[in-house]
Amino acid sequence: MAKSRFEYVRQFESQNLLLPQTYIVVRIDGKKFHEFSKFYNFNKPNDERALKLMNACAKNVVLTYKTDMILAFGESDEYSFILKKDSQLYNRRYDKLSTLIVSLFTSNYVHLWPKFFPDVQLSPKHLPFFDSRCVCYPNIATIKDYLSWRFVDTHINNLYNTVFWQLIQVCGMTNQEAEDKLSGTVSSEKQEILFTDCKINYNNEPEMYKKGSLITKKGELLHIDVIKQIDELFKGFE
Ligand SMILES: Nc1nc2c(ncn2[C@@H]2O[C@H](COP(=O)(O)OP(=O)(O)OP(=O)(O)O)[C@@H](O)[C@H]2O)c(=O)[nH]1
Ligand SMILES: [Mg+2]
Repeated sequence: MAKSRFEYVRQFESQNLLLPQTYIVVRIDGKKFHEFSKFYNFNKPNDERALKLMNACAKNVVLTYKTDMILAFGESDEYSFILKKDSQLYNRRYDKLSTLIVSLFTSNYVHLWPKFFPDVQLSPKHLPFFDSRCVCYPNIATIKDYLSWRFVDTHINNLYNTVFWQLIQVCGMTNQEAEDKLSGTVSSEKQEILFTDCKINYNNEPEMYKKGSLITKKGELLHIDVIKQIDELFKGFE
């Protein structure tokens, strides 16, 4: 095919390649989900429907790229997809990996919405959208620490949010009063407040809320103690 005289503009396109032999994490995160969750009246602090919808979307992404995936982990409005260090998916192009994974996730979110929210229609003025980034981790120790970081973050956020909203919803405190009560407390003190003031044992809270959601490369959904099983999870992927 003859080339036009405009063809040279291709030279301005740059290709950003991710470092070879590094574990790639593609992390997607809901844009303005503070507002989004408010608009669609998500239950506080956890909406089971919304979390299950996130898991269903992530499962479809994992299964689409299963030969390159190690696992995926999600909480709240975010999901991390962890790719093998020798993955050659899209020749390790940053833009392809980031945009294709996030757009596949988003189209699934819209497509599967009615299954999880059968009585709530998506409004064109409040559509879900997600950002995405790729990060390379140079060795097995750092990728294990990455997953551990997201897992611990899930625990810290969930414990805080669970006590915070119980103090408001059950004990009738204002947001400020609940914030003041929790200020400076450590994890065990928060659990004690939840037990004494709200008569709730944190251990009995749903596993999905406490531990986040992990999807294996086979598409199996688990709510497990990631730290305890970290070596097992990466076995064979060193
Ligand atoms: N009520 C409720 N809110 C949720 C749930 N999951 C996520 N959210 C909301 O989503 C927010 C996610 O945090 P961020 O990603 O830091 O906030 P964001 O508003 O999405 O901001 P950007 O990501 O910077 O656009 C939480 O702070 C909650 O407000 C849920 O199950 N229930
Ligand atoms: Mg967000």
